[in-house]
Amino acid sequence: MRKKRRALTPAQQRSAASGLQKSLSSAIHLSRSARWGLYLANDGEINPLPTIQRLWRRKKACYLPVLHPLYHNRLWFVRYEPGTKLKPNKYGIPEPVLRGAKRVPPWSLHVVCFPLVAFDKQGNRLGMGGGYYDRTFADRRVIIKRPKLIGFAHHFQQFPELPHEPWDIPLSAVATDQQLHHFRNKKALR
Ligand SMILES: Nc1nc2c(c(=O)[nH]1)N(C=O)[C@@H](CNc1ccc(C(=O)N[C@@H](CCC(=O)O)C(=O)O)cc1)CN2
Ligand SMILES: Nc1ncnc2c1ncn2[C@@H]1O[C@H](COP(=O)(O)OP(=O)(O)OP(=O)(O)O)[C@@H](O)[C@H]1O
Repeated sequence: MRKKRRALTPAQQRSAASGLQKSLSSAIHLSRSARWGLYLANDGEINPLPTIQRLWRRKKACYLPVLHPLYHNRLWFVRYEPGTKLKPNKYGIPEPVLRGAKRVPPWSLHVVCFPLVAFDKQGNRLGMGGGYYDRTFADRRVIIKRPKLIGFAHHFQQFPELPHEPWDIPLSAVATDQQLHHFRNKKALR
């Protein structure tokens, strides 16, 4: 899956990113959400940047994951605005510099868009293997607040059935360049 998505041309990536926006716009309730967690594309991931720019135009607050400097394999979410200073993390993914940044806990976000390597019809997600999202969103406070967790993916990243582990955080939806998949997963937060 990673090889396949890295092989996409810039033109294919642009068209996928605009398809992603269309899929998201079919979810009317999302337009009411004020605080969004997103990511910056890496390794051929579908690019959320056009979506981020659209959210900015609608005066929504966007946040990016930052590797936690102290807690093992956990994420912080930091405000991302036009002009926010970025610095590559240890994987080479740009993230906002922490100094003077507006940092929020994951449970304060209304919608969180998860990067993923593959997903299936049950809303199971295969990630990059660091357990960052699983650890960060396993917090009891996230479960109480129930942010909407949406995977972002290329259509071809759907897989019939994925193995899953007890700690995997199920998604309530996956938005692709072609459609928005909703999951009726009892374990999904919402
Ligand atoms: N765009 C984006 N940001 C993200 C994630 C993500 O999946 N995508 N993450 C989601 O968790 C976190 C970072 N996790 C990552 C885990 C592994 C690799 C990675 O490239 N691993 C290499 C080995 C790198 C090494 O150890 O030196 C590999 O598998 O080839 C990248 C990000 C936070 N930010
Ligand atoms: N809530 C948790 N508490 C402690 N360890 C965890 C938790 N969630 C995941 N892990 C550990 O993290 C490791 C990686 O998990 P997994 O392979 O599911 O990551 P992933 O979902 O692919 O990664 P990412 O979320 O970073 O994209 C596993 O070995 C697992 O033991």
